[in-house]
Amino acid sequence: MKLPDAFINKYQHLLGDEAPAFLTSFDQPATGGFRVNPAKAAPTATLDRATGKVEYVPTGYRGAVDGKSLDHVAGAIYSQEPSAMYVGEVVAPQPGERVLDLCAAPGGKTTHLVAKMKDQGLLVANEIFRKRALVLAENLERWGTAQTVVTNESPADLEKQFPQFFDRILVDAPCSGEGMFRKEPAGMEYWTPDYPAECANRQRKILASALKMLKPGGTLVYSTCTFAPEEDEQNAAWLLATYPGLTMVPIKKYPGMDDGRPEWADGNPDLAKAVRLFPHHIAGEGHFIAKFQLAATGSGSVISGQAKKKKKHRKGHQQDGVTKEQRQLFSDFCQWFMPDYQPHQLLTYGDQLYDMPAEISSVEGLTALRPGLHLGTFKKRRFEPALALALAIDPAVTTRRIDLSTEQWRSYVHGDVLSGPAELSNGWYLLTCQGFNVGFGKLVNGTVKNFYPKGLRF
Ligand SMILES: C[S@@+](CC[C@H](N)C(=O)[O-])C[C@H]1O[C@@H](n2cnc3c(N)ncnc32)[C@H](O)[C@@H]1O
Repeated sequence: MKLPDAFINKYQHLLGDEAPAFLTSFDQPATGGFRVNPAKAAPTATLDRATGKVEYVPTGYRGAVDGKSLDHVAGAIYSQEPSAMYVGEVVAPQPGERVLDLCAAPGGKTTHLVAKMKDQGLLVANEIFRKRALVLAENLERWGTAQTVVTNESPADLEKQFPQFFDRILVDAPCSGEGMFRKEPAGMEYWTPDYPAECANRQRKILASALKMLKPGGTLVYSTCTFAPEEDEQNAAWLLATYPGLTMVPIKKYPGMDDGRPEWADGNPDLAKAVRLFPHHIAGEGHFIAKFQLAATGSGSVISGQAKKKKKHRKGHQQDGVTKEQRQLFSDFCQWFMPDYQPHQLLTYGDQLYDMPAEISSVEGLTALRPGLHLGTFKKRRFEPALALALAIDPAVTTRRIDLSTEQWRSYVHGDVLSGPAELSNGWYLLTCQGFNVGFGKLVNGTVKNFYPKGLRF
């Protein structure tokens, strides 16, 4: 790989004797991997092709993912390179907590956090760029989550909504991406000797917003996929110097993981508590992770609710009440399909019905692309359940299931009408295949009408 000369000089100077091994690692192929979704059936076909286990991530494997496989389309796996997988383990969120993933798209870390939280509590997954936020929402829908809210805000806007609100915050920051050069060589085109310092400035602004949203006693994880000390140790040192209530939390180092390098910043020995993943030491791409804890007292009182809502309304994203007729239609659907379902808070965006997590009082004033679990759409006095619901529920919540063969599943994702069991009553059914929920179908006199979204068909 043809690396920029200034990049080579910089790391020769920083790494000394180690520089040749580091620079040669750029000529090795990028490492692939995937995580398994513990809430779904085992993705046997993908696991059979795995080339190894990622030692430090219980759900992590090495190997490639087929984006058109049932395992992927059903949300049983997420493609993620092995070093990036360590971030979710370091965040270590617990079920029931309030967690923020501030720079979340396309959702690799978010899906990991959902799994570690057992989808209990509240996870706000935010992305500043709308197009990327839409991809994030789609990836989360496939993974299956009821407790995640997807927002499309700048950190500066989000901080006004959630003062001292979260138990844990992840800032997986936009960075100079040096650690991804092998995977995405196009990233080298943006690189100049000044680029890391520019990124570091932007990261400090994001971190300052993140800290306003962290509860006293809460933890902040800061990660990058770059080797640049300006963005890594120097930003960690900046945090410690700027926020006296912050201390560094030691991160467990598995074989092949390196300590942070205090000498690349202000010499504060605590910086060694961070972790560096170098591709010449570990089978993965480049990453840096630092973990901080905010003092439990002395940073002002804990505000348990959300901030007062801003009077900001965005077209198409107002939170409306659910009408009596809509409640009845949804209740009829539940009675037929999942009689024990207890929504947390029902809300509509236009004709779309969502179940919003109980831990959030409102999404008013927020650009929420997904204010919770998408339950379905109201259409002329009918309720049509959403794919998101099928992908998020435990199949045991319903007896209205039709199991498809792999051939039938292929026809289903292609958009074809299927023939169904003649002995079943007409109505909505959860379609399953090899133990995975794959979507909804409406049985009408022995024919299964296909409700797989047109934009996802292949
Ligand atoms: C490293 S990526 C996040 C990857 C993601 N956490 C994952 O695991 O899939 C950083 C994200 O930050 C977003 N970003 C860019 N500029 C930003 C800014 N000024 N504030 C907040 N986020 C920003 C990017 O669009 C990008 O999605």
